[in-house]
Amino acid sequence: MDKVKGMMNLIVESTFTLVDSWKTRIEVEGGLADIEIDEYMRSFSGDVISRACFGSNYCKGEEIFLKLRALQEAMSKKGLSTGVPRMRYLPIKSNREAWELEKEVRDLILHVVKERKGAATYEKDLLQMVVEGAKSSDLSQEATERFVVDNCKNIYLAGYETSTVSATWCLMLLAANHERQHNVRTEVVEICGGGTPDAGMLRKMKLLTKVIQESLRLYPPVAVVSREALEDMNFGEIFVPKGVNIWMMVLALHTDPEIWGEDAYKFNPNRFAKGIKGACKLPQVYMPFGVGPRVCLGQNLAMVELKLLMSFLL
Ligand code: HEM
Repeated sequence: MDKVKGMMNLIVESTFTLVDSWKTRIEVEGGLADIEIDEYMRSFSGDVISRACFGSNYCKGEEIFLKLRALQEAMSKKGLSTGVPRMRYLPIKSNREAWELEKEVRDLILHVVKERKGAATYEKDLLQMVVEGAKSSDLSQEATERFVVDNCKNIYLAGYETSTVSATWCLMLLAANHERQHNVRTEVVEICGGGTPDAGMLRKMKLLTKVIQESLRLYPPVAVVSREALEDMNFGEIFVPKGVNIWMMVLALHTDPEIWGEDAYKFNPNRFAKGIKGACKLPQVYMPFGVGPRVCLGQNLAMVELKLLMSFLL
């Protein structure tokens, strides 16, 4: 959490950019504007992740980020998803495009790392943490570079779409529930008094926290989580042979009336009034950020990002 506190200013800057662009649109359109928020939310969370990952080099981060998005699109093109074995190794156009983008992303990331080696001050961003993680292990030069590049790509991919989707649903729920929106706004105004929220203020925003928790329950951005059994396993009376993939339907677990009660499909932030344990019969099934050893590494950052964004907009 302390590391996230150090990133709050970066998130505030991204939030200002978003709020300013909406203010301008509203002014241009005479005081009232119909804004489709999808692309704005994408830019916002892309901006946050670029700043969190690359600190003051975030412009370079945004360049990398745009290439990663293009790479995601290239990878999802038909040629790569025909199901034909080894297709992804053939030098067809879409594969060549993806390989080229992968190389560009790798070169850009390693260029930033190289630039930092000669710098007098050092950044406290995610890239620096990854670089230090690589340094403390006993890896060859090639493996170190792969470690840094792969981790940067992972952070981008894991933290971009998830935050975009969460923010979008949370805003949709508040837009559709005027009374709750009014109550959360009152809370935010009382706590911040028109100023920029700091970590202490965000902690005090109990209702906003509940709204975000409830939004993540009803619309978990990672709706399905899977695991492969690496050996034969027994879960009670269920036998799972080695190699079988187990899929956990997070959305179904989050909305099961037997676990959450009759109002399982309703937006009711107050169900979290006594924490997750008080909200349902089986608290372990609430897993918007996953569970266990592979739980989301960015969950504190994501919560701060969502709270800051919501409190500024409200
Ligand atoms: C509301 C936003 C977010 C949600 C709902 C979310 C959700 C998740 C979930 C469910 C997992 C576990 C997947 C599994 O068990 O297979 C996960 C993993 C991960 N998340 Fe997030 N995430 C969010 C934001 C972020 C952000 C902002 C970052 C980066 C700064 C991030 C970085 C990661 C990483 C690196 C992992 C992999 C951890 C590992 O495999 O050890 N996430 N996330």
